[in-house]
Amino acid sequence: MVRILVSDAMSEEGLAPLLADPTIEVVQKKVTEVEDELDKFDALLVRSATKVTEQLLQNMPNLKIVGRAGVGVDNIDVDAATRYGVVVINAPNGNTISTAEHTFAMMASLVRRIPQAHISVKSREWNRSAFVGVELFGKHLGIIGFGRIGSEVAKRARAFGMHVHVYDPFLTKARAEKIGVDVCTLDELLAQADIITVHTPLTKETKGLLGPKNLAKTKKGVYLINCARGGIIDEQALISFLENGHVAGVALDVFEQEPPGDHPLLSFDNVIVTPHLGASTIEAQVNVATQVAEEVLKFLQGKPVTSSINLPTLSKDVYEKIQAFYTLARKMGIVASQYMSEPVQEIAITYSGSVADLETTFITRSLLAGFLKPRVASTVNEVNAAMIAKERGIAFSEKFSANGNDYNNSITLTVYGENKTFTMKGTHIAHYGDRIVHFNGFAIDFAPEGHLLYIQHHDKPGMIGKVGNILGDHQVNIATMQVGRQEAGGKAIMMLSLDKPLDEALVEILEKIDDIDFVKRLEV
Ligand SMILES: NC(=O)c1ccc[n+]([C@@H]2O[C@H](COP(=O)([O-])OP(=O)(O)OC[C@H]3O[C@@H](n4cnc5c(N)ncnc54)[C@H](O)[C@@H]3O)[C@@H](O)[C@H]2O)c1
Ligand SMILES: O=C(O)CC[C@@H](O)C(=O)O
Repeated sequence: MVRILVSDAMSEEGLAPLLADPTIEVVQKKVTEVEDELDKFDALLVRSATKVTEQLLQNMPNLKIVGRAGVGVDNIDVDAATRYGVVVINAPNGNTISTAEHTFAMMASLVRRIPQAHISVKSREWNRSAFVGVELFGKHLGIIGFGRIGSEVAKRARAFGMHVHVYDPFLTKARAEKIGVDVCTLDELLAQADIITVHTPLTKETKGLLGPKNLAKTKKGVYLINCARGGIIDEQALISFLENGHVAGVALDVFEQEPPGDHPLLSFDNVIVTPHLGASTIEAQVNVATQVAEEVLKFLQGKPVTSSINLPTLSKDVYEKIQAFYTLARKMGIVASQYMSEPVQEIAITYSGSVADLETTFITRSLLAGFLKPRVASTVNEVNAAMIAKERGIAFSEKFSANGNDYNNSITLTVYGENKTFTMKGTHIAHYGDRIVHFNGFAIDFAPEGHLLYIQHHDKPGMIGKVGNILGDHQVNIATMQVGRQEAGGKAIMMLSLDKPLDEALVEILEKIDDIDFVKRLEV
């Protein structure tokens, strides 16, 4: 039974795919309420309240995946999760529209002073002249951070007849042209905008982005909005610029510390606030919970996830194209690792033919995870495989070749050990499956699965019979057998697939047969 801990409030409708699965137990409790059982959970779902610290990860040794029902993962120690081999996924676009709409609601409220007017009327006042605002029409809106939310805000601003200026150092020219926005430098944006809204993540670069220096470059009477993350606008600097009257008004949905307590910013009449409500709509909460629930389910079913923070991101289309090679690569890694049972320094992978055109990062990680799995005690998967390889001094490289060398596609793996080098080539054939077509210098054709037995020997009459007799005498059934040789009378190989794993004692008996060089069990 798989156990999932849902430690923050989440939409039941969104969690439905998990709740309906009889093989999954969903526990909806705070981490602090299940402290004695933390080691029993395979997955953890959170919003922003639960802090996924290294300590928590240590206390959850069976954890495989953390799902964040939202965008920002600043409450999750992603580096620590990566080290522990825990996949971190988020719901990147489920709350985009809600947050863009909330930003717009804040903008309209800010310039028309709606919250202040509301409080006044509720206090039984009727003071129309105190609440004269400004129009959004014709104003210059500066958007810092032009990702999902920033671009939705831009669409709404244009519908309101605003001029939109965008600053985002990672925005490609092609995307900007497609959306038709005025892309400018930060200084240009600061100088032109009547209203500035920030939509970046909180990073080393964006922390305090609107601090004393940059606020001084804004127009006098500028309005500021932060519905992204507290700290992008420096709160201390903001207080100074409100006190000196440079900033006309501020709308904040987020704070450096949440809740902000008795924060001095709350005393300003022209600061309007909400308690981190950007994503708080019924639709957004269903969307984000559904997205993480579906992703977690996929992950638990052994399928790659598409919205991971610490894995290469895959779209459904890309996943469908690479799926076959992902599996083939995993099996090749497992086989190679067992065959090369010695320290290795380098793993070189060449993708040839049609596979060379695909997104291979994920395929390479799958191969590395397969290779490392028999060698490391800790969890190893696509998340941490590259890091573990590096830690163990195993270099890896990818090469690409348009020519499939007799195959529509092929993956060639070369493992450089301390004393020897091993090469194998695999291909995936539609409706037929995975095949290994070259193994250790021999042309051969076998399926890399099940209980395999590799025998290297001299090409002499009667070898197959001798092996078959011994296995038969020990009640070991041979399911398939492939043979290969370099030249008549030279070195030769057999690759047998057996119905059950072979005992070490039987391997030793086989190795005693004259003209057998060595025998290797390969379990895939
Ligand atoms: N208030 C809420 O409830 C709420 C809800 C959802 C998202 N958010 C927050 O909103 C923010 C934006 O979310 P999104 O989904 O649009 O993210 P996104 O990743 O789609 O967009 C972020 C954009 O910021 C840009 N960026 C990064 N560093 C930058 C820098 N130094 N200067 C300028 N631009 C920079 C990136 O290139 C990207 O285009 C995030 O901080 C997210 O956590 C808040
Ligand atoms: O969980 C929430 O409501 C906030 C989500 C929001 O901050 C996000 O980054 O997606």
